[in-house]
Amino acid sequence: MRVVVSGGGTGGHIYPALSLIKEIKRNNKEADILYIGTEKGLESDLVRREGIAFETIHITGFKRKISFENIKTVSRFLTGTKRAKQLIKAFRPDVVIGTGGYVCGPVVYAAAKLKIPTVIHEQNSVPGLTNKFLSKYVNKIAICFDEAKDYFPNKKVIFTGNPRASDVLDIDAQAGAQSLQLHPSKKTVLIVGGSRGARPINEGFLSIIGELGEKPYQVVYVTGSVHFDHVMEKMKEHKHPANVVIKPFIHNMPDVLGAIDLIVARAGATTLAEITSLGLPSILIPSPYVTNNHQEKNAQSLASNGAAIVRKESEMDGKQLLADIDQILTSEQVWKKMHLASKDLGIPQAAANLYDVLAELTRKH
Ligand SMILES: CC(=O)N[C@H]1[C@@H](OP(=O)(O)OP(=O)(O)OC[C@H]2O[C@@H](n3ccc(=O)[nH]c3=O)[C@H](O)[C@@H]2O)O[C@H](CO)[C@@H](O)[C@@H]1O
Repeated sequence: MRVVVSGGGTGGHIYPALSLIKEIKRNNKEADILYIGTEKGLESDLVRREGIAFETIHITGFKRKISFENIKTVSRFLTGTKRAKQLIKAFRPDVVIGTGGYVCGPVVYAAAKLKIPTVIHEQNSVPGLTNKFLSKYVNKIAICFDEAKDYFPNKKVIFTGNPRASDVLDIDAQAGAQSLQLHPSKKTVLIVGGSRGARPINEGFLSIIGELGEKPYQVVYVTGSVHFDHVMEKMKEHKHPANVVIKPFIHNMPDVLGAIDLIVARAGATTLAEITSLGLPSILIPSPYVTNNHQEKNAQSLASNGAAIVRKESEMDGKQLLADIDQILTSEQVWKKMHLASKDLGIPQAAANLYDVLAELTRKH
């Protein structure tokens, strides 16, 4: 089985691709994989770390407003498609899958034009521009929220879930706790602003650092790599509490998720797939800066089931956040109810579902 995988920009598109690659290798040790991304996206670090063959093309996204930049983007799309065609012809894949982000545009489009079977994986309830464009050309569209099917040609759609939901079940919670030097008998809350961090959440965190230091639980705080130096500079104005660990990025997230009791996060779809698979309760602060406010919709699907508390970024208040964390971590009853509601939404077999879609297209090919 020879597969080209493409997905880029942020962790929410890249980690599902990496989990799928693990599932392909699990079923098919001889499988050959080529990942096509961009040099600038997070994928150039995350994919190379895994030792997966990695090639790049140069592409930028469309601006929603009319802009001169869009002319450049069209020209990059054309050169990107040409380069993708060369890479695909040389690799001769049985199937090509895109997991979102601009880079998938030229890669999946080029594969479809070369008559190679193609799949896109849409993590969100509301699809992004690239997947909407590609939906006309691909053979199959794998989705994770029922609502997403309304945006795509019906007969191509198949519900699989997000493969990262399966991957996070294969974890070593003890290793996760040790990597952060967590106290084994204390409860832990992880606060993370998505794969690239979030400045407003960092500010909220700095405003409550003093109070966090007095809590009986421990806190793992992830700033996002680009914001780390700024947060650490600001931390010089505060006493660093012994129960608070601050990190720029967590590379062993599945193990860490296994070691915590509660997560405060953005509502990126891949994060939600992970936490529901594990049955973690959550406090979600959806990013208001995403296409069609889709994180708000992602978050509401958990909140309406009782699995999460949702707080708007515009109304974010450190005191409220502390009260929410306290309420969940200090009441076994509240925690258990949210845990069961969260678990109920998880799709642990998602990786196998998506692998089956690729395997069937490969067989037909
Ligand atoms: C601003 C933006 O466009 N966000 C989108 C992006 O978010 P983003 O990339 O933040 O995506 P998600 O929250 O869905 O996923 C983040 C991924 O990174 C991992 N992680 C995060 C932090 C860390 O320190 N270590 C780590 O491993 C998480 O465990 C998860 O696997 O893709 C998601 C999936 O399409 C979308 O729903 C989001 O709306």
